[in-house]
Amino acid sequence: MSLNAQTRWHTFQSQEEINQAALNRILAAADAAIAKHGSFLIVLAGGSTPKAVYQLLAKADADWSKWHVYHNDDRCLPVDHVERNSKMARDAWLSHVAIPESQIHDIPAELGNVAGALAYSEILKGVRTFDLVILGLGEDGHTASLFPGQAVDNSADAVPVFNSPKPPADRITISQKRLNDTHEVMFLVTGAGKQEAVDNWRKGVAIPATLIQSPNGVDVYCFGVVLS
Ligand SMILES: O=C1O[C@H](COP(=O)(O)O)[C@@H](O)[C@H](O)[C@H]1O
Repeated sequence: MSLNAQTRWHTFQSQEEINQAALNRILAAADAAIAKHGSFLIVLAGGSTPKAVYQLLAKADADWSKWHVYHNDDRCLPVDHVERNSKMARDAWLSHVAIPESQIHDIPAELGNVAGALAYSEILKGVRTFDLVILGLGEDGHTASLFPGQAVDNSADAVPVFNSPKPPADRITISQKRLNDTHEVMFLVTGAGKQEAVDNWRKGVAIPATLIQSPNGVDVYCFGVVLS
């Protein structure tokens, strides 16, 4: 499948508007994938930005039995640590809907970055092209746990991250290559803190977020940043 470098920017006037638009996009992608493949493979962003969208999903009506959930990255902390991306997604959404537990694929980051990345690569083995990858954008331009200045490691589907500039230092991320093996990509970007990263991205400065592409290009949903 060939990648498409097109980036489409979408701005919204309120937090409610962007949340609703993201929710609609996710549910539409699910309907399309289930009609085509009989299943929907979604990869979740962590951090704080997507939490409100996940809370809306908790109340949505969907054919949950067909959903398969993955995470684009996680932090090497105990399973129930508040900074775990998997805990945030479960608390906000996944624990409230009928997705079979066997179809929720947390990154076993509690094993440490090397062992956890190996284990997640095994989990991803044989998994078809994702349908939708949701990503966030850090103040420094990072996405998933792909950080500026760190070598891009595409040696496996999931790779360990050492010395992350944003704590904790040890993390696991799906690799750039595997994240790009998706039909659609949606970035969620909110808050003035992301302005510099957005400006760099739009000026063509290579930030980690620009490593991500899909055959259908990339959609960036923004609120609270100025698109100049
Ligand atoms: O550390 C992370 O940061 C990014 C951005 O997080 P946010 O709190 O600014 O939304 C996130 O996308 C990534 O999954 C997470 O591990």
